[in-house]
Amino acid sequence: MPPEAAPRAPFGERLAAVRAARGSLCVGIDPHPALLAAWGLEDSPAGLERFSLAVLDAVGPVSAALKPQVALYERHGARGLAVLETLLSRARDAGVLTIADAKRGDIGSTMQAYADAWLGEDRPLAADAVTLNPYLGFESLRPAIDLARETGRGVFVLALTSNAEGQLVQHVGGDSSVARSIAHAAAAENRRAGGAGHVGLVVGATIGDAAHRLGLDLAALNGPILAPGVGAQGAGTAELRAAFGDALPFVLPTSSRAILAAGPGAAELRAAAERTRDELA
Ligand SMILES: O=c1ccn([C@@H]2O[C@H](COP(=O)(O)O)[C@@H](O)[C@H]2O)c(=O)[nH]1
Repeated sequence: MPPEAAPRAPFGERLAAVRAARGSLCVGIDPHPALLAAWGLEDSPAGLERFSLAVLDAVGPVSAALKPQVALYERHGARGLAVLETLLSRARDAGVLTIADAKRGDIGSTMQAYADAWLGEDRPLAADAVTLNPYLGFESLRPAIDLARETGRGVFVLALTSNAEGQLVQHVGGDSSVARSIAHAAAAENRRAGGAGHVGLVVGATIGDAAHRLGLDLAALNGPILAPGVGAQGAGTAELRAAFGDALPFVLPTSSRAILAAGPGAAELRAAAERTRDELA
């Protein structure tokens, strides 16, 4: 009989350890056709694989986590998803945390299948964490929230997204806004579960008054905040400070295109990630 694998430490603890060692920058892997072309690669599964593994090798060791954008693998069909499986498994072997940016959300019975796919033990697409869309209600995400806790993984629930259109849904309603209800539900979940917090939020670095808008002392969330919008969408140090203030220690600033554009050279790619990380630190 093969020996049983040791249980995984909770996601919050694993993330805290890697942030202490490598800093807080999360680098997005977004293999857009234009980036593949700029790297001299074909817009094909083979090009996708070379791109993805090059980013893993160059940037994984200096990042808190890598965040593959699932849509950019899905556009290559089954072979694209096979590349994503390879990337996730190589990252696991290299001790690099992954956040699958899949933005899943559905009724509970279907949500159970999404939870299994992205967070289930021994599933080919299992990452360390997945992004979730709470538009069907925070509680509809229950299967993923519970499975993440059971397997030492995490979830990041969209609260205030970085795009301007999101405001018309998420910001409306003042004290009763959708964003506030999501943030409070996530904090309550982490309180109930105890420990290092496996339920994080997605809050755009571009949302100037994010902490205020969420109506929550973000330290009370007791979970990580994934903050996309750095670089190509215009946010930098000043925007992060404005959005999060005292809550910055909980934030994982996230950047994709602005860093990926430095490739394909491994040294240039790593230098771009380190520069971004150090500027934002
Ligand atoms: O609110 C959100 C949620 C997710 N994203 C994703 O992050 C990256 C951003 O890429 P950049 O090249 O750094 O702009 C991308 O995959 C988005 O889908 C986001 O931007 N905003």
